[in-house]
This record gives sequence, structure tokens and C-alpha cells, in this order.
Amino acid sequence: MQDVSTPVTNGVAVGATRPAVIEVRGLVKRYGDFTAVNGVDLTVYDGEIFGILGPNGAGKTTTLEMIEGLREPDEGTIHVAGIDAARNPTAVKRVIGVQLQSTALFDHLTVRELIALFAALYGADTSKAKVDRLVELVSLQEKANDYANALSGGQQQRLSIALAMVNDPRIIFLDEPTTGLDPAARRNLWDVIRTVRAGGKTVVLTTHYMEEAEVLCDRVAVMDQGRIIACDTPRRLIDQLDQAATIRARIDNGTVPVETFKSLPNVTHVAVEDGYVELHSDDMQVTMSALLATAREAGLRLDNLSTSSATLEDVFLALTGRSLRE
Ligand SMILES: Nc1ncnc2c1ncn2[C@@H]1O[C@H](COP(=O)(O)OP(=O)(O)OP(=O)(O)O)[C@@H](O)[C@H]1O
Repeated sequence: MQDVSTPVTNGVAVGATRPAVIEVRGLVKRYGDFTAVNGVDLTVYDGEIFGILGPNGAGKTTTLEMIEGLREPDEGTIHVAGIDAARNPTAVKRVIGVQLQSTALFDHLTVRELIALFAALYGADTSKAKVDRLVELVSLQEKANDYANALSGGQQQRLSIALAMVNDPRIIFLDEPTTGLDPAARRNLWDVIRTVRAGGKTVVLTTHYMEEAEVLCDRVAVMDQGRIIACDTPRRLIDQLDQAATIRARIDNGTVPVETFKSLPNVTHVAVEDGYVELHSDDMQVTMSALLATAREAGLRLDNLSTSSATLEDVFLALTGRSLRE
């Protein structure tokens, strides 16, 4: 692993340089005439939560499964913890943990029994202390002796993270871990994922929730139509937009030439429609003060005044012209 960098992380201040634990170059996967993954390069650093964000069908799962060794790439190279995945897939499997989607195995075994069973299957430590540690890691102490199929969706997702960690992997892969969960269960799972990171693991996850990528991930690769179209910390991706914030207001009495709004300080874009004005600004406070002063001078009434900060959704929109949710 030659590649070394100093990532700025979301949750933890990182002063030291970190080695790359995953390096993907020129990854391609075709299904017949269709290219699902089209030349992907990725570097994931040790100890970070790395998110692959994109809409349905972007190629996130296919990319993840190739790194995990579950699908064979048509082109490209993958190194995991320094191991060439094409040459030594078995060695890769020893250093990774993969969260299973299927709950079929959950029937008629308790949380504790399942963790012990998985540990045994991996030839890993099956001691009570180890099982207790994993139960605690995913905050399932109160459910440890319950049947797994009686757990809520969020609890089952947490259990599947514990199962992915039975072999004490360096890197854990989660494919859309919070899809279908309610907001409280989602936040709960984010806490578990942060705890996993705090234990020194690297987490790679896919998501189509921009908020999840923004608040949970240290770095995010934005994926669309089989390509990575941007990759950085959420903060830097948002800061690269010339739009830190949007100001929106209804003008109740009268009209103002669009040019007037365009001449306000720090405004980067103006839209006037149906009596509403929408301003993009790279400094909300400055633009807002000027807007209010202009409105006062012109005797205008601004109603329904609202502001919002730019998000990864805006990043995706700026890069593709489409919404993540489309
Ligand atoms: N086995 C397959 N055969 C043919 N096409 C496939 C196969 N697997 C995936 N695809 C196609 O490849 C594209 C990428 O799929 P993939 O599951 O990687 O996307 P994704 O970003 O994970 O989306 P989602 O969030 O919907 O899972 C999709 O258009 C999908 O239909």
C-alpha cells in the first residue's frame, strides 16, 4: 500500500496520515451489453467510514460485491489490506466482514446462539466473553436470549453487523444497512457503526440516503450510472458548490427586477417564479442582510422567508442535473 493521505473525517479529528486499506483501479462489470460498473477507481483509508452514495441502479452493490469477492470483475484491480483480490480471494475473506441481507438463518436461534454459531463457522473464538462483547457492541444486551426472528428490523440489522464481525475483520461491508428502517432505528444503527469505527475498524457502506452519507460518513464517493462522479468528505463536496445556502421568500406586494436580486452580494443564482424568489448564496448572512435592506427600501413585504443549507442532494443535482430520489 503506497497511497497515504490525511483525510479530514466527520466524526473524529485525524491528525496522522493513514494508509489505504482498499485500492480499486479501473473496475468494470458488464452484464451483456450493459455496463453496470464503468471504470471505478476508489481508495479507502484505514479506520474511516466510507460511503458509496448513489440512486438505485447506480452500480453500488455491484461495486461492493466485486470488492468483497462475491462477483468477478471484467476489468480492473482490487487490493484489500494489501492483498490482490484476484490472486488471493481466500486471504481477502479473512480480513473482511460482510453483512448478510437474508434473515432466513434467523429462525429458531437466539441472538447469542447465532453469534456463537457464526463464530464457530468462521473458526473464530466462540467464548461467552466474545459473544458478550459482540452483543454489547450492537446494543442487544436486553435481546441476547430472544429469538432473532422476534427482533425488530433495526435490531436484526444490528445483529447482522455483529455476525459480520465474528472473525474480527479489519474491514466491514454494509450494503444499504438502514434501508426500510424508521428514523430512530436508523440513528441507532449509525451509533453502532460509529462504535465499530471507534474500535479501529474500517467501514464501507452503500446508501441512497444523502443525510446518512452526510452525517455518518467520513468520506463519500458519489456514484451515478456506473461511475464515481465525485469523492471527498461531505463538507468539502458541499463547499465546492458555489451555493452554501438557499434563501426563499414570497413577495406579497409588487415586483422587483431580477437584476436587483442578482446584484445582491454573494448571490450565485436567482430564480423568480409564481411570486417566489429563490436565491443561492455562498454567504447566507451577507445576502440575507442585503435582501432585507433592499426589501425595506423598496417597500416590499417578504413572506414565508426560509433558508436552507446546501446538502449532498444539491451536490448530486449540480453534478448530474438530476435528483438523487428520481
Ligand atoms: N445479475 C445481473 N444481471 C443483469 N443486470 C444486473 C445484474 N445485477 C445488477 N444488474 C444491473 O446493474 C445495475 C447496477 O445494479 P446495482 O445493484 O449494482 O445498483 P445499486 O446502485 O446497488 O442500486 P440499488 O440501490 O437499486 O441496489 C442495475 O441497472 C441493475 O439492474
